[in-house]
Amino acid sequence: MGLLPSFSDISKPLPPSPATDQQRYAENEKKLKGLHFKKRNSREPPEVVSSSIPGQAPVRSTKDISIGRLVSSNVDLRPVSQKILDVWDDWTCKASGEVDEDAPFAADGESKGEAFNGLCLASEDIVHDTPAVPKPCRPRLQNKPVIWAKSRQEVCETLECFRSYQGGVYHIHDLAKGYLLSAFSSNRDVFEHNGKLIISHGGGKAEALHSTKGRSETHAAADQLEGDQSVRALLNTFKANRPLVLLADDKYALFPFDLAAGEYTYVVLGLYRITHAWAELQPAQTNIGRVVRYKFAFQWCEEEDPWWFREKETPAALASGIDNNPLGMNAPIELSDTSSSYPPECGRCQQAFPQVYQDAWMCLNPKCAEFFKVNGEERVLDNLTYASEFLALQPRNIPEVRQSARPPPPPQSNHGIVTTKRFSRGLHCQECGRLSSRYKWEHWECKSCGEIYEVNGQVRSAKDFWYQLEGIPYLQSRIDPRSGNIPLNKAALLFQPHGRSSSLTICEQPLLVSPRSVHIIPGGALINREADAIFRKYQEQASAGEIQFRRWPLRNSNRIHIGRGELLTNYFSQNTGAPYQYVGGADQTVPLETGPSAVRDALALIQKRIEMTLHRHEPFNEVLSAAYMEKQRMAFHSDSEKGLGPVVASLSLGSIAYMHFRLHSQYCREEGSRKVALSLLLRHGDILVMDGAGIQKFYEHTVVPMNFRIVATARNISPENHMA
Ligand SMILES: O=C(O)CCC(=O)C(=O)O
Repeated sequence: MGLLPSFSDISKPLPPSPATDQQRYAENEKKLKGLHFKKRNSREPPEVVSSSIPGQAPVRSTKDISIGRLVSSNVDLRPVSQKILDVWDDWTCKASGEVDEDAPFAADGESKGEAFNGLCLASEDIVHDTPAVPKPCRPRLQNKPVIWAKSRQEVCETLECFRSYQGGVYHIHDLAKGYLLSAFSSNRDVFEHNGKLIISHGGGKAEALHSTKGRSETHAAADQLEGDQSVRALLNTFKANRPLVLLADDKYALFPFDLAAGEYTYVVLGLYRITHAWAELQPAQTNIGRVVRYKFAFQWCEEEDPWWFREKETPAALASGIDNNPLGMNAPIELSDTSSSYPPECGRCQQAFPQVYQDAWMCLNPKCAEFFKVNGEERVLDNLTYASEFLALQPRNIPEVRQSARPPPPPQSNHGIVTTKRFSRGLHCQECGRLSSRYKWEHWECKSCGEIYEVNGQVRSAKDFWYQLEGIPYLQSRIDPRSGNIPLNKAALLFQPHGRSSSLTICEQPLLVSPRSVHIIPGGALINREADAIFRKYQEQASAGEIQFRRWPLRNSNRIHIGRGELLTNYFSQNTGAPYQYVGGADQTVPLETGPSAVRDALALIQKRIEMTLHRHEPFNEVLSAAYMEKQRMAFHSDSEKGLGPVVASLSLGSIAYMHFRLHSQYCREEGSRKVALSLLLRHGDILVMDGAGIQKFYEHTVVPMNFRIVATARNISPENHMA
């Protein structure tokens, strides 16, 4: 490891180690306990099956639109459709449990309430939240943090520099952007010079409690390697001399103030640079009794002093003589001596290292035979202390950064389009500093002080999304031969014209009792007039706040959420009619009779078209309307809540979406059978009917829109569910 660009003269005798901030902190703590404050002066593909029928404008050729004809879908080499098929593949893969970097949710939720809205985890393991550390008595903050949040989701949805729901290092393109200080502090982690110098162990692989499929296991600590993702990103950031943002949560024991007392679960400390990076040997309960851990020294690099020790002399405090600066935050800071010579090199590996530890100089290259040895003997000691020179701040021989850790204000609309990814980002409130997820459709609103930031968008037409269908056959479905549980010859694709409309019976599962079909009643340019009007009405009523589209908190988020605090659904929704438990509880439901007219119109259209095609009346009494901005989706779930009728039907509006079905885990006997079994394309105006309780009992589904989309899903919910 090439290390350390600048060091002071280590050939000088080392002065005795001064009291560290922790020691000073401990002393102060004693004083604080007795509240003896005194004023100080000092400043301290699968196989593709598809069919085509007439109707939708963008189909490519008359050949592709003959009624009822099955055509191969590998017809298109043009970019848009290719892109969509790629996305399909991507999502089929994601749906089957592969990595998504910033995924807050588990893939295996048993019900809608658990896996209602997210993505899949990188693995099936969920590392439990960091264990509680004994709480030292710390004073309350005197200044409000400049940037703070109550949940990890708020942090990840608002800050560009930290979008990791798992782990403490957020990196992108092999560079660390954000670093979260939390519990699990290790030996020689320090918070020095009032937080202008922070040393922390980075990169994971500590001993930890994991849960896999409900079983808890302790994973032993392992050596960190230079090539481990987080370590590598931090080392690259150090070598590139790039700033990164440090955050702390209320479990970070070295922060001198009690964050929890102010209900600040997460705070942004500010911008830092990595001034030193090195590996050390630490004792561990492993076979060989030690592990290699990487340490990083972060030095404050903003122009202003850290916000937590800017003095705030309130008149009341001055009058009472209470020390506003009980921790000696403004003490003059020693800088390291710049008249340094070069740090010594290891005789074996020829790499140069500063004297990090008081006791002795050591080679810090874990690949070298001399690593962590003094006179040929390994130093695996708990009680090594840092050399005082090493804890001095580096001189400001590099320009201080002018950038800020603050997130930008909410975006302005581009041609009236306000559903792009940027618009689903969170808000940093200029009034109170709180980060809030975008949880209301009609505007941004701070969850603490209620500050509102307007959104000025325009109504979008279904035609805006026609480009997505270029080259894609009119109806498209895909049955995965790898699914194992649905033999292809049994999974017949039946295309049946029904009067003016049509239904597509896609899935016949031989194991299940009837009825159990999924039908699509296709929309089309000629019959979509009603759907177009409903789409418009939905948008108008949503932006006027008449339809209260919200991202509701997940009820069972504790079981699946890795971060802390409330976890909101990934999409916006509103329930009308009978109460539906899994979305924000039943309290937010509005009656059908007096509810938004867009919802009533959608329900009427769904019922009318089922009557026309399936020749029966479905007595739906509930409609869940969902609105998706770009990149939002609904995770795997099944509509199996107690009291739900066997038929569930939805009207799709706006962008196309892919719907994937897979068997519930308990029905997957064969390896690999958990793969997506069936994928459907849902277009504007299409009505999807999941016909039969077996669909929900045996399968779960996910919906992945390709852009802005609204869906109205109708169900029949019996009164016993109202009481549940
Ligand atoms: O079509 C959609 O967007 C998802 C509808 C759905 O799965 C549901 O409401 O349960």
